[in-house]
Amino acid sequence: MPTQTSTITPPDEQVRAVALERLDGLAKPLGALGRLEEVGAWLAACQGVCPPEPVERVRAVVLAGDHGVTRAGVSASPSEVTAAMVHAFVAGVAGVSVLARQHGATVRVLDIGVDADLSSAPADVTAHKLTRSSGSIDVTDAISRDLAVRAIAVGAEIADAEVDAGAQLLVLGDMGIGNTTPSAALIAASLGLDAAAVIGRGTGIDEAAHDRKLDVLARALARACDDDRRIEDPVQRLAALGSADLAVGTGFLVQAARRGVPVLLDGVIACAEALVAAGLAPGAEAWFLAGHRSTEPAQAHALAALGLEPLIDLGMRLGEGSGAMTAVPLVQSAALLVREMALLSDLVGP
Ligand SMILES: O=C(O)c1ccc[n+]([C@@H]2O[C@H](COP(=O)([O-])O)[C@@H](O)[C@H]2O)c1
Ligand SMILES: Cc1cc2nc[nH]c2cc1C
Repeated sequence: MPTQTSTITPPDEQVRAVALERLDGLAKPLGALGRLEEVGAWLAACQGVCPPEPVERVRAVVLAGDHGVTRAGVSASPSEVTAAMVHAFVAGVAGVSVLARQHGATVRVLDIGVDADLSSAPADVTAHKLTRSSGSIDVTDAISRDLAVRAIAVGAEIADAEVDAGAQLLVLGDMGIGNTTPSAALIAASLGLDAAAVIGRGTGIDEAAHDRKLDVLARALARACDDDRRIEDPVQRLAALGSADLAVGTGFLVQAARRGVPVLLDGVIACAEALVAAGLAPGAEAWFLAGHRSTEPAQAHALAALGLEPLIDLGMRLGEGSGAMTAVPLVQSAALLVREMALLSDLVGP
């Protein structure tokens, strides 16, 4: 039986209209701030107030996990890097940590499914650990349906904690060697695409690894999808082709939307989670903004289906929430412009 969907209250369309009208009246030619205008109006609609409050409390969560497919040689890096990078997040020396410091954001890394014992890390890091790695999706389901359900609930708890801590804008990041394979598979099975349409170079794989990854993806989709090349039930999709960390990310996004807190999406992993979240809770995508365009082709398919256009396109493919974090100042600018710019009528009269 398909999983029950939950209701999402959309951002306030009346406030969006008020914000767009205000933007038209600011001291500039009509539309001269380009997409910053759309973002400013979206923020006002999300906050339910025009002008929007300055976006000062930005909180990123990085979900870490390993992936069984890595054993099939689909990544340029070994699984051990996942655990090593968790320590880098804790030490504040990962890429996203640097960007977050620059922008005054917090970063919280959580071990959801890392294939290592990270109990030497601070207790908060492992408090939500659900498993060690996942099944290799070309031959078996990634996780059980029960674990997928539990992981979605854990993601909601994590989002609740961030919202309760005062987040005005959330960033969802990932860390997991091999995770572009299940992310691409989730996008394919959400949209009825084949392996060739969603495969990407991930960490920078060579031709041989690309061939292996294409084979793994094709066999995973053939194994788990229906005749329509889809898995209709979002929870089953996560269990068959995702992982615990991808399911946690999905639950996080659904709950952020339920709580009415906007989320800046990162690359292909967050966009796969967002697509599944929109399946679980239609309308959730109205609370999401695409931070950046990843080099992964699957992300473009997910973004198109979600109706999202990335703010920046810098050829980034780091993950961690780094692309979204790079776009944070643009979102902050959009709010300040709506708030602080003069009205043209105040300068030259009505
Ligand atoms: O965010 C993206 O679009 C993205 C694109 C390529 C690679 N990554 C990161 O690289 C890792 C996954 O790449 P791979 O090749 O091991 O599947 C994982 O840790 C991701 O955070 C992330
Ligand atoms: C070093 C390294 C850092 C990362 N951060 C996110 N994905 C990554 C993959 C690698 C290999």
